[in-house]
Amino acid sequence: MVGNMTTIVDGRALANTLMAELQKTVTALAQQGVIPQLRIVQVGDDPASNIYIRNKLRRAEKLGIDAQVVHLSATISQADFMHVLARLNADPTVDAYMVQEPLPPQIDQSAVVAAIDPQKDADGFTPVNFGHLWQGDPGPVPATPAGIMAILDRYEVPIQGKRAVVIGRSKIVGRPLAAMLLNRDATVTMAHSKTVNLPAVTREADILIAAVGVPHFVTADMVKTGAVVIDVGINRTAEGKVTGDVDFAAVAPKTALITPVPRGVGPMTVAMLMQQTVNLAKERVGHE
Ligand SMILES: NC(=O)C1=CN([C@@H]2O[C@H](COP(=O)(O)OP(=O)(O)OC[C@H]3O[C@@H](n4cnc5c(N)ncnc54)[C@H](OP(=O)(O)O)[C@@H]3O)[C@@H](O)[C@H]2O)C=CC1
Ligand SMILES: Nc1nc(=O)c2c([nH]1)NC[C@@H]1CN(c3ccc(C(=O)N[C@@H](CCC(=O)O)C(=O)O)cc3)C=[N+]21
Repeated sequence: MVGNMTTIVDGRALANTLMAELQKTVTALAQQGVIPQLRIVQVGDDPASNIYIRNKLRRAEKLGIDAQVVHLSATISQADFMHVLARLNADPTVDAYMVQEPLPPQIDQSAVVAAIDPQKDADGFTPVNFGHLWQGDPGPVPATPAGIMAILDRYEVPIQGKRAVVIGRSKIVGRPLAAMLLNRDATVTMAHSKTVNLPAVTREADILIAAVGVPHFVTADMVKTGAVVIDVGINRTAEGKVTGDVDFAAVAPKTALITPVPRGVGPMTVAMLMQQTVNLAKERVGHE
C-alpha cells in the first residue's frame, strides 16, 4: 500500500483560495457601481436544497454578490413557473439565475431549463450552453463539474491522454463533466447503471469520478493503484451525516489523490457558482 503518498483534497480550503481571488474582481466591479445579481429559484422546501441554498447565500454575502431566493410553492403550475422565468429573463438587473433541483413532478424540467435565458444561465444547464460545452466552445458551465476540473488543475493532476471514467450520466454532473474532460484531451468513458462489468471498466481509470448517489458504491477492488478518485456523492446517513459514493477508508490508501465528503467537491460547487455569476455580471457591464 502507498497510503503515505495519498493526497486528500481540501475542497473547503481551495474554495476559500478561489474566493479570495474572486473577491478582487467583485471589489473592482463594486468600484464601477456594479454588484453582481444572482437569483436562486427554489420550489417547495426540500431539506437538502435548504442546506445548499444556505451555503450559496452565505458565500455570496461574504463576497458582496447580491443573491436572493425566489421561493415558489411546491404546487405551482407549469404555466406560472414559466411566467416567473420570463420575468427573470426580462429583468435587466438580474445577471444570473438558477433553478434549484429537484423540481416537483408536475413541472417539466426540460421545458424549464430550455426557458432560461442562456446569457443568465448561472448553472450552464440550458441546451444552448450544453451545446457550446460539447462543441468545446466557451460559455457558462455546470458548477459541480467545473469545481472538479478546478480541483484537478489546482492539484496539478495531468488530464491529457489519461483514461477518465465517469460513473453517472446526469445532466448536472456526469454528462457535462465528460465533456469537460474530453475538451482537455482525456480518453473518457461514461459508465451508468447498464454498464456491464463496471469494476473492469473502473479499474482502467487513471481518473475515476463517482456521481452515483449510493454510499460506499466504489470499493477498493474497483480502483487502480495510484488512481485519482473524485467523490461527488452527497448521501445523508440515518444519523444525519453526509457521506460520499466512495468507500473512503478502503479506497484512499490505494489512490494518489482523493476527495473526501464533506469538504471535497461540495464547497467547490458553491465557489464555481459564484465565479460564474461574476463572469455573467462582467459580461452585462461589457455590453452596456
Ligand atoms: N457535490 C456536489 O456539489 C453535488 C453532489 N451531487 C451528488 O452526486 C450524486 C449523483 O448526483 P446526480 O448526478 O444528480 O445523480 P442522478 O441520480 O441524476 O444520477 C445517478 C447516476 O448514477 C448512475 N447509477 C445508478 N446506479 C448505478 C449502478 N448500480 N451502477 C452504475 N451507475 C449507476 C445512474 O445511471 P442511469 O443513468 O443508467 O440511471 C445515473 O446516471 C448524488 O449523491 C448527489 O447528491 C449532485 C450534484 C452536486
Ligand atoms: N440547479 C441546481 N444546481 C446545482 O448545482 C445543484 C442542484 N440544482 N441541486 C442539488 C445539487 C447538489 N449541490 C450541492 C451544493 C453544495 C454542496 C455543499 O456545500 N456541500 C458541502 C456541505 C455538505 C453538507 O453538509 O450537506 C460539502 O460537501 O462539504 C453540496 C451539493 C448543488 N446542486
